[in-house]
Amino acid sequence: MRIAMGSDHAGFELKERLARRLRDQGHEVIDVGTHSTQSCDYPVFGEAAARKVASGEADRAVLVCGTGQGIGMSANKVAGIRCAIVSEAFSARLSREHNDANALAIGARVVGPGVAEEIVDVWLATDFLGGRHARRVAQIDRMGAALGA
Ligand SMILES: O=C(CO)[C@H](O)[C@H](O)[C@H](O)COP(=O)(O)O
Repeated sequence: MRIAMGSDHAGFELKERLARRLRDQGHEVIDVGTHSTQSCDYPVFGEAAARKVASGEADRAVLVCGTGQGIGMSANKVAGIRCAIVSEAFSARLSREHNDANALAIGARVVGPGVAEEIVDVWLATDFLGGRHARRVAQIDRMGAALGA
C-alpha cells in the first residue's frame, strides 16, 4: 500500500517508528514531514498528507501529533478525506468497517508505541463492509462536496 505519513514535532518520533515498521512490512511510505522535533504547526502536515490521498498519489494517510486531534481535524478539511482520530484498536477497526476511513490520526502523547502499532496494523488490515455503511459514507462525502469541507 502507498501510505502518506505526516506529523508535527510532538508526533515526529512515533511517525519515524511507524514509518520504519511500515516499510519493513513492504509498504511504500510517502513522508511529508516534519523531519525533526523542532516545534512546527500540525495543519501543514495534516493537509499535505491528506492531499496525497485526495490526489490518488497515496492510498491512505497515517498522521501523528500530540493528541491526534489537531492533525486529524486538519486532514478532514481536505475534500474526500475521512480521517479517524483513534486511541485503541476497536475504533480503528470500526473506522474502516463502517466509515471507510482513508486517513488515521494517532496521539503520540496519548498512546504508547505498542498500542500505536496495533492501531495501525488493525486499521490497514480491515476492509470496508459496504452495504448500509456505504449509504452513510456517501452522505458524508456529499456534505463535503456541498459545503466545501
Ligand atoms: O494538535 C494537537 C492538539 O490538538 C497536538 O497535540 C499538537 O501536537 C500540540 O498542540 C502541540 O503542542 P506544543 O505544546 O506546541 O508541543
